[in-house]
Amino acid sequence: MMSAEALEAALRAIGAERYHVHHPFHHLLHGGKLTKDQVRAWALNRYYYQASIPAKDASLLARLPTPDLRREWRRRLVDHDGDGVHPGGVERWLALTDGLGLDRDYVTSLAGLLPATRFAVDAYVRFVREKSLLEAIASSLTEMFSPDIISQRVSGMLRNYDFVTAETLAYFTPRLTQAPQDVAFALAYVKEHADTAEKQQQVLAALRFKCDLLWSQLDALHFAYVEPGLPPPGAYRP
Ligand SMILES: O=C(O)c1cc(C(=O)O)c2c(n1)C(=O)C(=O)c1cc(C(=O)O)[nH]c1-2
Repeated sequence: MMSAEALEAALRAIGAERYHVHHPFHHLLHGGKLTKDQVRAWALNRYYYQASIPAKDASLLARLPTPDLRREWRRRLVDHDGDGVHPGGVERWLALTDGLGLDRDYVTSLAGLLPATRFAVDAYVRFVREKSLLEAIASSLTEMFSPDIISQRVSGMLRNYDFVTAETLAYFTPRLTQAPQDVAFALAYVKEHADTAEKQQQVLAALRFKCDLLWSQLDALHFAYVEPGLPPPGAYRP
């Protein structure tokens, strides 16, 4: 069995190799190499990820055994769903799709979604529901790597696209403080509870799985809208 520090290092090594910050589509996006229609396709598909995060967090929350743990995880639901007064992340994502000129009803209907987006996101929700609590919590740890990708994306998009404003990208600003807070808890939980070699391997596999599903979403966008540019039947067409 590894020490808790070695486990954390192994988790970080997975991110360094597999996080979607290394995906060509991410580089095109923040590098200003996409058309407005391609950015629309990204925002439209990513909406389904955002909208499904509260469902996965609610199913995780339901399995937490103590008030302290539930209170901690409940914060994520409020971050994404809002509190009825302050908008949450899902609402802020719709401000982004509005800003790109996409019709809200079309976005939330999911009619234009790539099938692969649906498969990947649904696999995440199912993973969290069906695997152990430890694996479910570990699968959220891609957020260790999200502040870097978000900073790159926001500064790059603001610099490189005239159709993007700080207002439309406002989704990302709170994530820069929410994600580290989420990670502080989830990483401490994982380091404490992965107390056998087998559990440590499960935790590492959970993070690999999560990196893979984020990567697959960008693969699907790239195939459909960049190269060879073959959107499947029914998917959004610019
Ligand atoms: O912008 C990104 O690339 C990115 C990545 C991730 C992630 O690594 O899963 C999340 C988010 N953003 C995000 O905004 C977010 O709310 C979020 C929640 C979770 C999760 O697994 O619970 N990941 C992410």
